[in-house]
Amino acid sequence: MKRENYLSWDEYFIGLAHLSALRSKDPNTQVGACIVSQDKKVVGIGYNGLPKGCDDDEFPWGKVGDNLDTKYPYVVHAELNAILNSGADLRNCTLYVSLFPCNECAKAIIQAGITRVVYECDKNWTSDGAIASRKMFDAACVTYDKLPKRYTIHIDIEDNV
Ligand SMILES: Nc1ccn([C@H]2C[C@H](O)[C@@H](COP(=O)(O)O)O2)c(=O)n1
Ligand SMILES: [Zn+2]
Repeated sequence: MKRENYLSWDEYFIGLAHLSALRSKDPNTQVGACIVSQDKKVVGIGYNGLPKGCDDDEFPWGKVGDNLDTKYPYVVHAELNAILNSGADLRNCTLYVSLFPCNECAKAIIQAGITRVVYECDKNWTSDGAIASRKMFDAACVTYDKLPKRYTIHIDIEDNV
């Protein structure tokens, strides 16, 4: 008889997004994203980080002060990195992301042809950015589904062999 408590596709791909987030150097918020084709193949993955060539130890990671002395003008968001890291045709793909996309990422998601967004955290839900994202997703027929945050994925390699 087959195992019953295996991961669902949604748990599996949001799990990959979380694993990717662990690569982020952002001391406050680590975000991961994973793009999946209609036939359940991973075609892009990313996390929030600095662009290539921008030294993690030289650029700021703070949140306050003069804008140019904070991380905000420099960090590439997880969703955009997942799109840019993919060489595939992203039309009709699903994007799994640990945090609901901002309006800038929403534009890139729509333009890439992604038609479904699955997210876990919506702590920014009432921000102007998230409101704009929803407005654009609705207009562009991109669906967005919140996953219940009830899965703690604990991977103990020795237990799995
Ligand atoms: N959907 C999102 C939202 C935010 N990010 C990144 C951008 C920053 O590195 C960090 C947010 O920083 P905070 O203001 O919470 O300290 O998360 C992203 O990649 N995707
Ligand atoms: Zn964004």
